[in-house]
Amino acid sequence: MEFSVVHSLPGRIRCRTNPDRLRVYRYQTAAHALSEIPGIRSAEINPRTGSFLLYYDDTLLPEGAVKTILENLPLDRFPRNDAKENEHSLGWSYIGYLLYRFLQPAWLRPFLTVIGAVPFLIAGVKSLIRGKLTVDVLDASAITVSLAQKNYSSASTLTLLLKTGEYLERWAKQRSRENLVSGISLNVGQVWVRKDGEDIQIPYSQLKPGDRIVLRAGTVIPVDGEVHEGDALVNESSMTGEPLAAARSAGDSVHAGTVIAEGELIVRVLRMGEDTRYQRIVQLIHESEAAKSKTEARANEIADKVVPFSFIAAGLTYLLTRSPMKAASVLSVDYSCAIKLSTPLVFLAAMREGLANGVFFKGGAPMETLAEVDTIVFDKTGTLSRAVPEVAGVVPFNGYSQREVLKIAACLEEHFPHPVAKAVVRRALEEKVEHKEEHTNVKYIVAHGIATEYKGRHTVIGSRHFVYEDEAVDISAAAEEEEKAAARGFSVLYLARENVLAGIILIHDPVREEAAEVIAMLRQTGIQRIYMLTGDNRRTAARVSEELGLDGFLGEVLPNEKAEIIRNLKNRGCSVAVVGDGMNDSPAMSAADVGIAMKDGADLAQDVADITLKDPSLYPLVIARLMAQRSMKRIRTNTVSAIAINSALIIMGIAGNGTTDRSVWLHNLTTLGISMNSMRPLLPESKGP
Ligand SMILES: Nc1ncnc2c1ncn2[C@@H]1O[C@H](COP(=O)(O)OP(=O)(O)OP(=O)(O)O)[C@@H](O)[C@H]1O
Ligand SMILES: [Zn+2]
Repeated sequence: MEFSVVHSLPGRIRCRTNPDRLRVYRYQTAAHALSEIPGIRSAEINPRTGSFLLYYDDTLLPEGAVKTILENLPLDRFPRNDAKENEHSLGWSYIGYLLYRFLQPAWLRPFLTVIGAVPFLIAGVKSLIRGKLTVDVLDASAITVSLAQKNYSSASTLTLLLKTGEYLERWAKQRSRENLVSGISLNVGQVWVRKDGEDIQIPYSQLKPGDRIVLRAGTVIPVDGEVHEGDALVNESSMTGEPLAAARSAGDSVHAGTVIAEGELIVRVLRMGEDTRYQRIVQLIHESEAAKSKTEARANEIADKVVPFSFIAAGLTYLLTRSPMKAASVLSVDYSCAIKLSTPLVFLAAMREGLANGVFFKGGAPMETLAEVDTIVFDKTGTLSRAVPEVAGVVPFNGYSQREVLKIAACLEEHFPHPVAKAVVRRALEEKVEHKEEHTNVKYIVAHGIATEYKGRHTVIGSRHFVYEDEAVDISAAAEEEEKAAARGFSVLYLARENVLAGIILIHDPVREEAAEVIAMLRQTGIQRIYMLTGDNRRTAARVSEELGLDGFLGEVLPNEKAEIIRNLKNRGCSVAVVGDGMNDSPAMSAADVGIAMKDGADLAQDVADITLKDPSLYPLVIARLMAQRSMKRIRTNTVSAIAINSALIIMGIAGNGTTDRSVWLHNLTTLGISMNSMRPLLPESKGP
């Protein structure tokens, strides 16, 4: 394999090869194979960028040796998919085992047993070399004791079952992964294309390589391409895992699935559709698996911590009974493997079940956190209120007509994913108000509104704060209408040109009909405090809060203030979930213990969130909470049963009722049972809470 070294430190090397997207699975098997080499601790491969990250033990392997290994890596020869191979080799193992037991000439047995045991012995030794007393050491010791006793049947049963365990784990993960893939899809509807200096909207499916698409703050870049014009900060965390925004300008390349955090770009399309989507999905899954949860890490830790006690128990057994076989039977019972195997299975199964019920957990960690949360902070517009606000009226001022106001407003709003923006555009469409692109340089000011040059005149639309306080427009003419709007519970948008008020747009944004019920259900699951933070005005906020019986609210809050308030809550000891939909909620979501994004929310919000809801209602939120709590409960039950059953097996071994063989079988059946239990559905059959 050809590659160049990007960065190297003692024990760590990052290098890059020519990425070849057709070989994603090959890369994965290659990574697996690399990590099996003694001295290499871990190997991670990002097929999208073709980068390899290896951690190795530099006392065992000098950097030169690692490079030689990489140079000689026959990437082409790696199978595309390791699951199938795995299946075959397991089948052969069982056939071999039966042959072995009944047919073979006796002198072959020791020979074959030793060959079968070698990988496990190597794993044990590898771990000892690293100075760690892990489960691998335990397995290797149990096999060694049996071999030393010339008890080949025991030793071969042990290796067979260890192989079965490994296979089972891979099979389960593979299946969950496949199920996840089928559940995830990126939905890119329409895109803006610049043609001959004019912006037109076309369906994503009609996009061609070479087209120039216009992308504004808060949207996902839907293609792989090159920046043609503009400057922006691009959040590439979905690709690199690093939450820093990178500056991109003319000539730079950008990747599908990354998000524009600030600025505006015109991007020349290189690749699109399946070519990039596939990558994105693989990446997502990779991410969610890599994001090991605290619980999973803890399970592994506990597992390894128990190992020395197994050795002590085996030693004592030997001292008391003088029977090496009984000692070996103690060694062959490994507390940890049921816990270790079942914890990721619980999470993967729950992720899959979540998808089917409108909840996408990005890994096990968010589930764990959501189970413990005691405070929920909601956003208002698009979250507690209906996803589709409506324009309830348009009132023109200073000589403008209703249609003119609506036309200008729709023209500005059609570029942005904010719920009120969608409402304005929809109303213009209903009233058949035609609007062409007649402005340049549209700027979205998050939590304020939009500013632009419309037919060469400075034009703004947005909140009272933005138009009256920041832009100093005289809005006194609208005072009476404002009063009426407040009485009827409408929010108001202000449109002004060259500092003259052109009109106001009344937005009717009722609370979702299920909101009150969902809040009551959340309280039943143990949520103690429910708050609302909104960028909308205080009056509207107060009404919503009262209607839903919330524990507190704040209106006219800016995005970074939202984040600040969340941090304060956390400092006061609350464990906080933030539920939101907008770009303005993203900072708060990242500040929270767990961030939850609504369907149809801004791309940035969906990207930042740990959990996304795939249903246009609030019910999945309750489902998410219940699933999280039930998953954690199941993990606790698994741990307790694994400890109880395996302890019983050890006592049986010592008391002399068990052979190594039998305790090995029983132990593995326990593991199997617990794993199966882990994959059972968490929710009752019927859909919905
Ligand atoms: N695209 C837009 N067009 C016009 N006005 C906007 C736009 N985006 C935001 N605003 C104005 O800025 C205010 C604050 O916006 P922000 O997105 O922070 O909050 P919100 O959506 O009203 O409420 P919430 O914080 O509950 O989602 C809005 O109430 C609106 O008046
Ligand atoms: Zn919002």
